[in-house]
Amino acid sequence: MPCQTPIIVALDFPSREAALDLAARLDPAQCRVKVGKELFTRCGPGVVEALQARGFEVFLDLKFHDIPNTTAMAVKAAAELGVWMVNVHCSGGLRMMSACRETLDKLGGRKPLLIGVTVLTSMEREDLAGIGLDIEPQQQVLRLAGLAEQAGLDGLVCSAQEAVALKTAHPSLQLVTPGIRPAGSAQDDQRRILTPRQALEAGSDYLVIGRPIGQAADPAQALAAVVAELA
Ligand SMILES: O=C(O)c1cc(=O)[nH]c(=O)n1[C@@H]1O[C@H](COP(=O)(O)O)[C@@H](O)[C@H]1O
Repeated sequence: MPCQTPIIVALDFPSREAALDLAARLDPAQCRVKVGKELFTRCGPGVVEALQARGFEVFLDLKFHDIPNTTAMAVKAAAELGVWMVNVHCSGGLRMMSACRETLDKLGGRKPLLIGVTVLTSMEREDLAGIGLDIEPQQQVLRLAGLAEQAGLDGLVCSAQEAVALKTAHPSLQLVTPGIRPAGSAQDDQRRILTPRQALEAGSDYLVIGRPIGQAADPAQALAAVVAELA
């Protein structure tokens, strides 16, 4: 049965054992899981297949950012791995995103959702200034969202702080929002954060949550608390 909840738990771990150990405490009916750069670089596609075999839909978060052909072929490889969602950096530009869209559209069968990363949730205005962008994060997110919609992407990774503006300007794009922090939990390296309930109310379609669940003393209880907060 397809998973109905908006929660995506980030499996940011250094080993297959640690990732599968957390997955064993989670219910695939209550969350999807995300495999990111650390776990994938250490364990490869096998850990994605193992999670899928346990009933989880997997967001492969490798944030591809390269020339159009290279990125499109990477997205194709992700689709052939059977993942539910894959992402690329919008700042790779319109031609890069369009190449990914066209490549996925040529594939048969179920295709992953193609999602564009806008401005990382760890960045704030002064970080953008440091890379030469004298602009508020939300302005840059909206600019990249326009390109992503033009390229036919299914959605965006952004902060839930931008969800209201994005849902107004680009209602067709699904919003995947990391930087989720239940009240009282550590901010860590995130900057543009909201609580699970605030994010959902702002219009987020999916909430990506890592350390507040993965590093909790009782991850199942931490997930249950988020589920209860959203009910
Ligand atoms: O693409 C992502 O998933 C992502 C984009 C972004 O802007 N910010 C962000 O935190 N992420 C990922 O979302 C997860 C957030 O983890 P926590 O900060 O531990 O909840 C990490 O796996 C990040 O790699």
